[in-house]
Amino acid sequence: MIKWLEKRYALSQQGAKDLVKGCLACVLQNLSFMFPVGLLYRLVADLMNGGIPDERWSFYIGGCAVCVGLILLTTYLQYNATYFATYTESGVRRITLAERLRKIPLSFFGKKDLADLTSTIMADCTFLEQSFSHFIPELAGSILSTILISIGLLVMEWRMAAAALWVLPLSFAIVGFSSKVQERLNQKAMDVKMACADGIQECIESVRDLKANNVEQMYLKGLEKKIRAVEHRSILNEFGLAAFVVSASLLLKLGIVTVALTGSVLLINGSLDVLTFFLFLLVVSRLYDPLQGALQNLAAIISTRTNIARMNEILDHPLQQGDVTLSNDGYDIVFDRVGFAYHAGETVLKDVSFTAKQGEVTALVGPSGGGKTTVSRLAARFWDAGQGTITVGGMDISKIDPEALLSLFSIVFQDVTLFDNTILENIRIGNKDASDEQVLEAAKLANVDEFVEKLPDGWQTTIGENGCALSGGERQRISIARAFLKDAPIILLDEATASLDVENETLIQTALSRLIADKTVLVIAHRMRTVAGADQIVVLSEGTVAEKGTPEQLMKQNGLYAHMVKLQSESQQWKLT
Ligand SMILES: Nc1ncnc2c1ncn2[C@@H]1O[C@H](COP(=O)(O)OP(=O)(O)OP(=O)(O)O)[C@@H](O)[C@H]1O
Repeated sequence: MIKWLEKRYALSQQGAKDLVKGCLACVLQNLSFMFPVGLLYRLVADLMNGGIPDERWSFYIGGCAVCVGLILLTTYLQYNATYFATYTESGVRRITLAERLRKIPLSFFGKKDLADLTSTIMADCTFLEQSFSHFIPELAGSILSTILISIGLLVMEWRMAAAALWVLPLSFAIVGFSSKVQERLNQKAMDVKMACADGIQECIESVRDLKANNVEQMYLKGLEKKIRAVEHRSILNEFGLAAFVVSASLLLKLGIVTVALTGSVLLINGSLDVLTFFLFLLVVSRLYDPLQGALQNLAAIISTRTNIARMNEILDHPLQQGDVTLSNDGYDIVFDRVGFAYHAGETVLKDVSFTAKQGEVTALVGPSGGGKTTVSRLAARFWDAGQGTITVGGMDISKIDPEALLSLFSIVFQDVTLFDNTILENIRIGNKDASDEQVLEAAKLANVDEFVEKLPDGWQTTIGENGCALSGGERQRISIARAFLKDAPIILLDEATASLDVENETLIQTALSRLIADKTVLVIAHRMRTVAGADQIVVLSEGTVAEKGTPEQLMKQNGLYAHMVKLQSESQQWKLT
């Protein structure tokens, strides 16, 4: 049961147990509300028999006090068991999802965008909070207490009970049968919501380009269409849901009519006393109210399926796993007949073989789209190769835990990611245990001090979301400082100096040559002069190794590399006329 709940509602084990407790607490609470009805029944019986006898007063006063006490106690238990547990579980669920995302292969993020994932962690979790704090315990509570009350009614007077209860299975069946329609409506509503969230995010991210190209109005029109689609779908969804819930509620109300009619007939026949008739009317009025809420709750629970399916997509996605103990001997990176595709059927790398030796700089060059970045991503196991093997110091990286493997890599990406924090802390990402002195030393090596000294708060300057307060070259220098701080044995440089001016580039190239001594260096570069000093050049074209060798050997071959060098030296002579 607990296991089923865990899977069905994307819960932790503790969350599933708390849900059962919450449901039981709701049953107790609903039952406690029936005690005053019993008391009232006795009171009416006494009044019909000529008044309340003196000795009964204490019974009624005591009974009232017990009823209030029971209601307070069960309400407290219900609150504690549902709300407290729900919000604790919600926190656990969000952390579990975030942890899972950390370990999921990057290929997953190609299918899911940021808005979608953020919505799963925030909005879907919030919707489930509501389900677990209200819908499920209330539904379970009202169903169980209704079953108990129904048994009592059947024992007391089965004909009246049948007149009261026949509507229950039919009402619930109507809402239950709506599940397929609801799922379809919810999925469509979710799709348009995601498209709208994507549109808004894209608009905010690209506002600069929209302005520059004067297409704001055109873009906003498209966005408005998406917002209208959400509005339209939400109304349709509510309407679809209401149609089933309102029909079921109306049917439920028919029960009062059948109780009144059956009771009247039985009363006239003389086969029912007035008191029992009165009791049934009292119970029925009490019985249907929570059930009407229960019908709405059932519909809401059915609609959580879409949110839970989105969460389970993350929770069930296979992880990149492997040995956490590294068994490498040295740090040579060997690609042996590696093949790879981001999407099935679209080959990006084919039969790629080369060795990047420790203590040497291996440069990946070639036309745009040739596969350079892909090769560097595979070397760090951001993705897993489809064919062939990649080894680091002799160990097959597909069998190594990605986090353990990445401890061997310092990476400087083309597009730097910075956090809305101080410059000092942004550099410390390279090694969270580094002292301030070590961070400053790495920063100086990457020439970060040159611009930090001009900032009002120096090293403590907060750089805004993704470093929006810094220039491209400054951002890249912070990224290089991180690599200096991490000081890992393998270095991946993806266009590391592309955003730097000539003066800074020269300074950083000198610093980089200090950093890379004795390390395995894989460098991606478009500017041929930055790789002229490399020990080995691998030319990638259309996903295959077109040439490899030292720069001198490749120049002699007079192939693709020599052609690229020639083109670039010619382009340096170009000027605008
Ligand atoms: N995340 C991705 N999903 C799908 N296809 C991708 C992805 N990243 C790259 N590709 C495709 O893989 C091919 C190789 O891209 P890659 O970025 O490795 O080339 P590159 O040589 O580094 O290019 P550039 O020099 O322009 O940076 C290209 O056709 C590209 O469109």
